Amino acid sequence: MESVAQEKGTLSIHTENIFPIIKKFLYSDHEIFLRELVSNAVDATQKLKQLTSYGEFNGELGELKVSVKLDKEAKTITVSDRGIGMTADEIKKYINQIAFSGAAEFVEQYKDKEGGKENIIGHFGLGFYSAYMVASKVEIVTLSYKEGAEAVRWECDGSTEFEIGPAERSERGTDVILHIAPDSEEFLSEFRLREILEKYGKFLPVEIEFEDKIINNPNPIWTKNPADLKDEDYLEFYKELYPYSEDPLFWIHLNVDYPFNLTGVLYFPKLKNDFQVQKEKIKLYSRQVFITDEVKDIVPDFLQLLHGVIDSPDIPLNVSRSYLQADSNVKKINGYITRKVADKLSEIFKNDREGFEKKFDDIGLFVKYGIISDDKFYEKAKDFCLVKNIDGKHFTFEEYREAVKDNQTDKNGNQIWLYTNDPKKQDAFVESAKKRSYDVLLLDTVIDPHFIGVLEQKLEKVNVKRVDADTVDKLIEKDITLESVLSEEQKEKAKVLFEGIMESKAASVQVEAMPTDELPVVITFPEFMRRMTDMQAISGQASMFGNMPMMYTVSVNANHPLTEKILATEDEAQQKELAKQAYDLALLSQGMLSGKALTTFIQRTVEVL
Ligand SMILES: Nc1ncnc2c1ncn2[C@@H]1O[C@H](COP(=O)(O)OP(=O)(O)OP(=O)(O)O)[C@@H](O)[C@H]1O
Repeated sequence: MESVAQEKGTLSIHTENIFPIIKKFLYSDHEIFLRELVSNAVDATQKLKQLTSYGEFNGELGELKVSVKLDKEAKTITVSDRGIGMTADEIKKYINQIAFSGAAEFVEQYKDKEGGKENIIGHFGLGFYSAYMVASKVEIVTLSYKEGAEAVRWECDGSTEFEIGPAERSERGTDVILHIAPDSEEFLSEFRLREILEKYGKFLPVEIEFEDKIINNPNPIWTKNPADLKDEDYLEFYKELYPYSEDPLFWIHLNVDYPFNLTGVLYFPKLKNDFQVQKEKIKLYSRQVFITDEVKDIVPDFLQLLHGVIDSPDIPLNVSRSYLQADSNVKKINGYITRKVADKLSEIFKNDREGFEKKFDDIGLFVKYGIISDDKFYEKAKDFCLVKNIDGKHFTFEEYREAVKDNQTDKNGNQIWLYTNDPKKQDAFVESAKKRSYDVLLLDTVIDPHFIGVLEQKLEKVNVKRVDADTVDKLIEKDITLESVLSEEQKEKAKVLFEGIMESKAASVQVEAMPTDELPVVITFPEFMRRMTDMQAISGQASMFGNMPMMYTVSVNANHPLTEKILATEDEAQQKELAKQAYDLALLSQGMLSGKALTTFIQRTVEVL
């Protein structure tokens, strides 16, 4: 065998092979080419403005807008700017050398000067070549701002060969002319170009003209000082972002420059109960260039219910998702936004409790979602999150503890918080609770089942039960026990009788001493079992309880006169009929009687009457 010598070397790349890859696969979305070329034109313009401010350019600036022109006949798209332009040497350096960024070089050169870094978009030195995703040939005609510069024309048909030479041009700036390839003719449409420009360029910092109209707002509010803005400005901007939406409830102006750069405005929309459809409304920008509205990895899940804009040059854009999640800047951004949002809510709560309560129907969903999904948010939100009772009164957790402490502590020292998720359906149970002067909360939103779980976990010695989880005296067990009118023997007889008439296998029967003003038979859903079923319904997956019907308990009131009467009935058939009637009444009050069972019940009732 041949022996292998130890060696070091440099990988070689053949441009002929790598170029097609850059051209076709640099970006997954071909429409990006326009974003890249317009960004370059904006950069060239910003650089000129900066050179003016540094005193390095003293000429006439003129009108500095960028323009995009479509020529359907010639099958070209031209992006023009009146920026710094390029000399022949600069073209050779910045354009001919792929991945050599003039933007990065400019930033490096002026890094210590104000605006030197902030205003420049490019940094990889690849964007220009995205033109070849849609063009078979690209021409550059440019004149540098430098004194005595000569106009240059560069052209390349997408092979690794280019031509460069003198050009006719007297105006400072650059035209980039794309000759659109046959497979990309979809871009030779005003509609399509306008759509792409509006998507990516709506807030670019230099005016962009297309078909004689300026398509962008170069000074969006997030770039301004909050002190200079009025409520109307925020509302107007919201309309600009989401033309068909209702006004938002309030907003937060984000502004950090250390340890990362981030600006933006986040709005709290009116959420109602349908928060799924509200997601993916936050738009992510980098130096006013639109990047994406998929902010999953940058913004915590629950904050995605918010609307608005985040602009940060520090979010790495051209990297994979898994990298993004692990990125320390992204984590810090996450934490910062969460804190800001919590602080804003806390501030409104403190300064305007009444207004906060009014808004809570909308923001409650959001706050609860945050509490469920983020411990840090819970720590702040526990002081302003509200619960509302069925009479419409709001309480913080601490206030509610205080309010129910005396009457709703059970014999084990646990506080029992009662709630209904459907006051109409559970009316009989709500009424029973009210007779005991218990307070009943209204927890009827989609995420309340989760929220309840978190409450119990976080609040010491608090149990939360739905009003129909048990008969009223068992919901909150106190030391007092009611005497039973029936003897043990009679109770057993009643149990056997009721078990005999029930068709459902999902029920168990118990006979117990209840107040006489309770119904003769009461149907309840044990809290634990019901929660399992609820959770399963929410998650949409079948579990080990897969096909099991909802378990319930049938409690026969040992102290109700009707129970006594049923037991005393001699005729067995008649006794069964009576028991059925009492049982059906219980089913009816839980809304569980339907179809044939309901018809039979109605007929039987008519006969009895
Ligand atoms: N319209 C233009 N006017 C002046 N110079 C330009 C223009 N377009 C491109 N350039 C020069 O060519 C360089 C390379 O552009 P390219 O788009 O490939 O990369 P970039 O903008 O530096 O970085 P990125 O890949 O992040 O866009 C730029 O940095 C700039 O110096």
